[in-house]
Amino acid sequence: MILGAIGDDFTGSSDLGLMLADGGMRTVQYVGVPEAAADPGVEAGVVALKSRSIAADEAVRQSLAALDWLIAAGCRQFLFKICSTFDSTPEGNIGPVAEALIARLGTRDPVVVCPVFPATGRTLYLGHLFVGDALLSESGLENHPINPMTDPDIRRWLARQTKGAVGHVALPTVRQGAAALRAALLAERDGGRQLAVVDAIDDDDLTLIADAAEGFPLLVGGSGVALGLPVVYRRAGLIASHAGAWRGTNGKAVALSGSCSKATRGQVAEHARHGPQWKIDTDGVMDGTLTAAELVDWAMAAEGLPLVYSSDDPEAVAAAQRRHGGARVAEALEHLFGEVAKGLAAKGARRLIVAGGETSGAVVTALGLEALEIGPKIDPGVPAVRSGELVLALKSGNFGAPDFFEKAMKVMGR
Ligand SMILES: Nc1ncnc2c1ncn2[C@@H]1O[C@H](COP(=O)(O)OP(=O)(O)O)[C@@H](O)[C@H]1O
Ligand SMILES: O=C(O)[C@@H](O)C(=O)COP(=O)(O)O
Repeated sequence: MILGAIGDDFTGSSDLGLMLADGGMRTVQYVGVPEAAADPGVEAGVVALKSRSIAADEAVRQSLAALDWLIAAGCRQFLFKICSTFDSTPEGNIGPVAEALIARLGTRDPVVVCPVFPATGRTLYLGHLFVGDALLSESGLENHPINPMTDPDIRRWLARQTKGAVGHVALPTVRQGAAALRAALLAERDGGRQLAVVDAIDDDDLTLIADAAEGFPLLVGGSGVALGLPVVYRRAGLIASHAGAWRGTNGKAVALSGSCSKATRGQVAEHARHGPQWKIDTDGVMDGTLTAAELVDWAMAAEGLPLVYSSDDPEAVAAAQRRHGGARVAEALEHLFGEVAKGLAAKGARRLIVAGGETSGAVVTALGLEALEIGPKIDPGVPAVRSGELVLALKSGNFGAPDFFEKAMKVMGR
């Protein structure tokens, strides 16, 4: 294994997996830290954790366990995959995990921090993160239920989470080329700022960043920062060419959505125009009158691409949270989606399209999947993935075009 990545959530990890597989690396996404040793044919391993919103010390513990496994697999470079909207709180977990990884690697080399992902509109200029044409703090992310992103200055936000000072390399230096950028990163490190936020606007900037960081053991970023890594490895003769070994399936397809993000709600509305849908009644879930078995039977009997969803607008979500408690309703719905996925797989469904990071984590865990082979792109940041006979799509709430569900079913087919 050449590159070892630690992803702080499941959908984000498949986003990264897609970037690396697209770059020609044989990539596997592991569900948590595997017990067995890695398959020697894997060139990029992404250990997917659900560590974004847990206590910082637990996120550090899990991330170090993942790092140790990746070191044992022979990786020479490591990437801590965070969200392109830098989802975190003043307590962490990006800063504490990054500093713990630096300490365990014993590295004094600079560490690039770059959440940029131009294909989905995330750019960074003069240390400030944008989503489309809005500052992060005016993009809707300021209302995130778990980690409201109220400060678009990533240097300042990260510095609240770290013990050490945070550096910065601005776009004009990036655009001078890889050598100038590398020199600037080393200067930041010499000034006591080992973690350095790096500006980037487009894919060429990201390619330069990967080039400038050649040989530096650790990077921190969104999937975009991985764009240029396969290029660097191929130039060094480290990766082989792979004939497309991917196999899709035309088996029964079902979509499950627990994501309440704006993009997902648009996709649910679009699907309603031609596909069968079952909107989950949260009160029915909480009082036990709606069961997973009922949903499984309905979906297995439905024609086309059935969608089972709990996605709702912010007012309805807030009302359900007031009635039942936010954590309780989220847990009950995640459990339900996990049970539905298990029931569907047991009854022969072969394509599962899942919307929502937490929801995807619940489904993949309930199915007991250990490793996901990364397949073709459905939309930017979302690949089809395979585990045994099952083909899945794990969609981040904010990703995907309006026709995502139908498109996913086609891409997952043969
Ligand atoms: N109707 C609803 N009311 C309250 N909470 C909900 C509802 N539907 C889904 N949820 C919960 O909201 C969370 C959505 O998070 P997630 O699956 O990560 O989606 P996203 O990627 O869009 O953030 C999950 O914990 C889910 O169980
Ligand atoms: O970098 C990104 O934006 C994604 O890869 C990601 O991590 C999204 O997280 P969720 O929206 O919580 O699925």
